[in-house]
Amino acid sequence: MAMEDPDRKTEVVLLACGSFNPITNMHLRLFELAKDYFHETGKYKVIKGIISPVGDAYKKKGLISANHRVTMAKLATKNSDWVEVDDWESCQSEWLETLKVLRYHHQKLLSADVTNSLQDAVPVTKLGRKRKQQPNRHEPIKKKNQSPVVKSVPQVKLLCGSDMLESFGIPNLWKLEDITEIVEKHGLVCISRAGNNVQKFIYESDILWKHKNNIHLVEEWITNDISSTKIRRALRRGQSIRYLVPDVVRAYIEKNELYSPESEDRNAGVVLAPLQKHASDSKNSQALNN
Ligand SMILES: Nc1ncnc2c1ncn2[C@@H]1O[C@H](COP(=O)(O)OP(=O)(O)OP(=O)(O)O)[C@@H](O)[C@H]1O
Ligand SMILES: NC(=O)c1ccc[n+]([C@@H]2O[C@H](COP(=O)(O)O)[C@@H](O)[C@H]2O)c1
Ligand SMILES: [Zn+2]
Repeated sequence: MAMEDPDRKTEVVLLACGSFNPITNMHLRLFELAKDYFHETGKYKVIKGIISPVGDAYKKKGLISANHRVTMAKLATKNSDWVEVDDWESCQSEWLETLKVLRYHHQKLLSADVTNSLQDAVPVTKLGRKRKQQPNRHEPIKKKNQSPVVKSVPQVKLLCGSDMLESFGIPNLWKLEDITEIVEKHGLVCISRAGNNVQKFIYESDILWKHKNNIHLVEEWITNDISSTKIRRALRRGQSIRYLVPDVVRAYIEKNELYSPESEDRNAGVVLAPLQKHASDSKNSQALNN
């Protein structure tokens, strides 16, 4: 049904997972770049962006509390009408595989969809407002007699930078079956630099190559080398981070004195949660490039 209607675009929700320690202008740009890309294909409609900061149990060096990271991300997206922050992942007591976060958000959309179709079953009068939201939709009469329009649930695609995609190749960091399910069932949008080797990386992996139609590479032409690491470094050195992160985020960091040599030492010497979790699993040594 949905597929036969050329006017009907596949709805996409973009999910970005990461430390966001702290969130930067570049993180926000990722969403804009991906949205432009999808809309330019003419086949997709991006309906929402979700930022999901990782929980404290991830144990990355220098990771400050999720509470602060989530607050900063919320401040940074206050003015966005389509990107929001979800703290479900960061509220979990244990670290969660990214696939589980994708599944959670997909599931959440599914249940919202069930609620919507239940609402669709109520008398027409109550649908008045809803119908008006879709002007110029010349629906042929016959459609009304068909069984209720099954609106396909949006796809949840993982939005990441090329460093994250290439981290798929780090031994014991990702389970092969997780990578497979991510690219097979959800899809990936990767923001990459010109001259980057992401294409070669995909070429060299059988599993990524097989699902390359579900891996969208978006070239970032207006390059921007901001990273959280560099922001923290500048802060430790008392240098300005103005215009690199949203002003509200900068103010929050200053007010709470979030980043210091001490905060950078958090989790020093601790093994990253995914490595701890997967290292014992010998299957994972047959990593991506087989
Ligand atoms: N400059 C960038 N270009 C493309 N992707 C980026 C860039 N900066 C961050 N990302 C992506 O944003 C997501 C979240 O990343 P993360 O929270 O690690 O930020 P980061 O700036 O890379 O931080 P850190 O320096 O601490 O690793 C990841 O998918 C990462 O690849
Ligand atoms: N196996 C996995 O699912 C896996 C492994 C490593 C990192 N991750 C995720 O990737 C992101 C990486 O963030 P950083 O680049 O800040 O370390 C985090 O959200 C983390 O949870 C997932
Ligand atoms: Zn990173």
